[in-house]
Amino acid sequence: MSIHYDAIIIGSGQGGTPLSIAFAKAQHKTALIESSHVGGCCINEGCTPTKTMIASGRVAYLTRRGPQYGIYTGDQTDAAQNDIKVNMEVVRQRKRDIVDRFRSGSERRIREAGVDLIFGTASFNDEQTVHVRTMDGHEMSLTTDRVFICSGERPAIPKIDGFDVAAFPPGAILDSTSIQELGVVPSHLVVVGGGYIGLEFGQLFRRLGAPVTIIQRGAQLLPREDADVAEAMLGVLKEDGVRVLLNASPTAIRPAGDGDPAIAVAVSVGVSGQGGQSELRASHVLFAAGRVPNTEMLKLGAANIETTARGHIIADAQLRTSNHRVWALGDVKGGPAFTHISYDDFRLLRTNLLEKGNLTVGERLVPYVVYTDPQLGHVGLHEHEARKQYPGRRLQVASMPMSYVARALETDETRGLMKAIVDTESQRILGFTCLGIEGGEIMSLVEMAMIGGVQWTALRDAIWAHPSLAESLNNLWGFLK
Ligand SMILES: Cc1cc2nc3c(=O)[nH]c(=O)nc-3n(C[C@H](O)[C@H](O)[C@H](O)COP(=O)(O)OP(=O)(O)OC[C@H]3O[C@@H](n4cnc5c(N)ncnc54)[C@H](O)[C@@H]3O)c2cc1C
Ligand SMILES: NC(=O)c1ccc[n+]([C@@H]2O[C@H](COP(=O)([O-])OP(=O)(O)OC[C@H]3O[C@@H](n4cnc5c(N)ncnc54)[C@H](O)[C@@H]3O)[C@@H](O)[C@H]2O)c1
Repeated sequence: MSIHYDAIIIGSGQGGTPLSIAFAKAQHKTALIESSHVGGCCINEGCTPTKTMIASGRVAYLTRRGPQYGIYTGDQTDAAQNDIKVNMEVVRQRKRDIVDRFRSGSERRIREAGVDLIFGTASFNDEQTVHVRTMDGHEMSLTTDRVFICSGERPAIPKIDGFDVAAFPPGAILDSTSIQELGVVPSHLVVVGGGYIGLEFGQLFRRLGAPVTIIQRGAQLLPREDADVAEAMLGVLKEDGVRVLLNASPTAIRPAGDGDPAIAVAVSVGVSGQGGQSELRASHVLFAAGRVPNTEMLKLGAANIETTARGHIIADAQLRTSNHRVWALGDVKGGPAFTHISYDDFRLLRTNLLEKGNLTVGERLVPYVVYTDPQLGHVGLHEHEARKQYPGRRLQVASMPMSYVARALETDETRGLMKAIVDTESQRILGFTCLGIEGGEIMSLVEMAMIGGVQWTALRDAIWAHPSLAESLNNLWGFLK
């Protein structure tokens, strides 16, 4: 016998959870199906745990730099950096506690709203029937008027000839989830991929004491950034002691085979344009080379839901799929993969379907923050994008080193730069980047100006409290070219 629901949501991520609550509160009979744990990637394996661990890395960094501020952990006559010890079990436990708290809070709110929370894996039987294999092995068949797919993505395993994870000691080959469960500091961590995940973990484990090498296929780190920003980020990581190989990819990853558990993996690296291979020997390898959508388990064909070649669900500007009863939100539909985008997708669906609105994803302003230290905050267009998008318009760029910011000097955190792209005629800000201390918060100030259509001259002329980081928005415009 099948149960009928007004709405079924697949995946309790950052879009799926609030959507299920909104439907239940609007008196729709609603089921939320989750195959793993409530909260999705962000709470369990993404934003929450990583930013919690990164906070430990920052404490390690500042403690080591203590003598520069006159603060010593031991003998003051020793000019060497403060000696620190890292207990990964404590770092990990702090992360686990915060994740547990966030997850249980989320689960409580789902149940209190009257959502039927079903732990199991969902797939389609036909256009209107969802099959669930529950965690305890039961089969359920649910019919429904509407389905919302928010099943997210998972780490991709790069294609490397002959690579077989089973050949390695358990825990030597890591992804962004398993690396968070390490109980020891790696004796050499090799990171494959110089994107968000590679940079955040690479710098974190360097700060926790591991030698780290990042292998990045492209000519720069963070391929979507302007080259000058990526170059500045490279400088930051190098200064922190992270080794970065650009234009490089692993050509073979195999067991090191010399019986030393501290060196379990041998990584052959090829650099494009250069013949030959070099070999890295590592205790651990982290794959941070992108993510793939969780769609193959869903049997989307049975419901006539179309996907891209990479498996992302194709959705229109109102998030509707090729099946008019089915919508897709969050990472699973491709495009910017951030928690705040998944949440904005929820907002759009709530407005359109429960409040008779007519929103589209249209021209949304996408901010993001890479939580390296200093942070890289960005909103709107990059310079290279703005020049491509507006070939006929006069654009100006202001780029100012963080060493011009009084507060950054006072706190001795002057690494990085801020950069704005403006339209000369309208004086509107088209894009802003801050690689700098609290770069995400500074970026958010500029985002607010962009939302309000505030011209750059208003930021230049505003009275900002001294000596705040915001005050730098007075001076930046002196660098406009
Ligand atoms: C290491 C890391 C750090 C990150 N840091 C940040 C950050 O700082 N800021 C930021 O904005 N973003 C960050 N992200 C990205 C962010 O986590 C994702 O963009 C966000 O979680 C996507 O949310 P979602 O709602 O699309 O899906 P998810 O949160 O991925 O949730 C999908 C859910 O669906 C479930 N599911 C999958 N298939 C099925 C099925 N067949 N049946 C039932 N359930 C299913 C999964 O178990 C999962 O719980 C990070 C990601 C990673 C990996
Ligand atoms: N702070 C944040 O907001 C945050 C943090 C982490 C992750 N995320 C989200 O998760 C997504 C996935 O992160 P990610 O870092 O895995 O992906 P990514 O796409 O950002 O970066 C992957 C990098 O790996 C490189 N690469 C791919 N294959 C390679 C290979 N074989 N050898 C060497 N390099 C290779 C690519 O050139 C790219 O630079 C991000 O795009 C982002 O949307 C966000």
